[in-house]
Amino acid sequence: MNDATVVRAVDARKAYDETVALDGVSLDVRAGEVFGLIGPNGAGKTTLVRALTGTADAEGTLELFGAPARESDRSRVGLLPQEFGPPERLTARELVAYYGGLYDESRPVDEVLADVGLAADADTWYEKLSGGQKRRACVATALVNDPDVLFLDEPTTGIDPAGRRSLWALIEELADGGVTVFLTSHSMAEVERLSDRVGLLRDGDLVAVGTPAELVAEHGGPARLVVAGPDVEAGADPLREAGFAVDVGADELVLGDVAPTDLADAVTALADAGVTYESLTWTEPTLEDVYLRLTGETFEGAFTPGASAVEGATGDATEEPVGDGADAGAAAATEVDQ
Ligand SMILES: Nc1ncnc2c1ncn2[C@@H]1O[C@H](COP(=O)(O)OP(=O)(O)OP(=O)(O)O)[C@@H](O)[C@H]1O
Repeated sequence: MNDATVVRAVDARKAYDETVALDGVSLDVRAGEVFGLIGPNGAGKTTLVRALTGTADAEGTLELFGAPARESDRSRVGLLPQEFGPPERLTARELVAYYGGLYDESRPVDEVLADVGLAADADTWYEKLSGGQKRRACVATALVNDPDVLFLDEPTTGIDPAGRRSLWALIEELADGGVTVFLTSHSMAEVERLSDRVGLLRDGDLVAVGTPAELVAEHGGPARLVVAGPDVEAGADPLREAGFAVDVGADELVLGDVAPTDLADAVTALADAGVTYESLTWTEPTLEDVYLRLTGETFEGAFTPGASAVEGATGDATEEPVGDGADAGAAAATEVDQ
């Protein structure tokens, strides 16, 4: 990564009649950086991608490589739109070759197909590919011109876990090679893993930007200890008296703001309160907690550990309200032996 700004928006605005899709968004993305854009449905992510790639008009400054996005050198830009409907009666190879033919120079088609895991299906008609394979073929069309900046609008939607991981590895490889990546996704695991910095868009407004670690530290809320078992509820009051912030869920207690150094005290307090439990799970906040807090979104089964510490909504990082947060949650959750 170097300091050259590749992608720039200054006060980007876009409205569709009464709907404000972008409400003055400003951001810079540097060369070789992976920038992840998250936000609820309708937050304006696709609109921003379209404005930044010059595929839709917007007010404000929108630049690629220091030039207005609409006038940027197309051969340096790769775009995977959120919705992409290529001709169905082309094989994967023909499709990628077609897109390659739009540029003066392009990468060997079979190499690109191999990159996205479609080498074995190169001669299959697009219409006969599975949903995930279609998405991979579309990713290939965005890579065939060997772009310096790559916009990926929800690239892994419909791709199976193994394919998703290989696409993540490919994106990491591209970024290591100096390609700037602008990614939108509803998978917090994807964004947390890939992004150097993350921006959260809400109602057309960029409400937070930072590295995943910065965002989690600032907005993720406290670590918590989940005590599970059919009879744990009775421990709620004694644990509160012992100084813990406690929320009660179905067959579980959630102790908020429990640092690793507090774990022994928590176990002692549980024993003193006579609580019988089946498992203890210590969970650090993740990007998904940041998302839920800053968007105010919630989901069935979510509750607010240490209610005083929570402004918006939060929940168990192992649930799946916004994509496959299970991965992120699993990475952060630590089982504690009883
Ligand atoms: N062509 C259009 N005409 C009218 N309204 C539009 C159009 N495109 C987008 N919008 C509106 O602009 C807002 C932002 O939409 P956008 O597609 O950018 O959101 P998004 O964050 O990408 O959502 P998602 O996560 O569902 O893909 C929404 O309210 C949407 O309904």
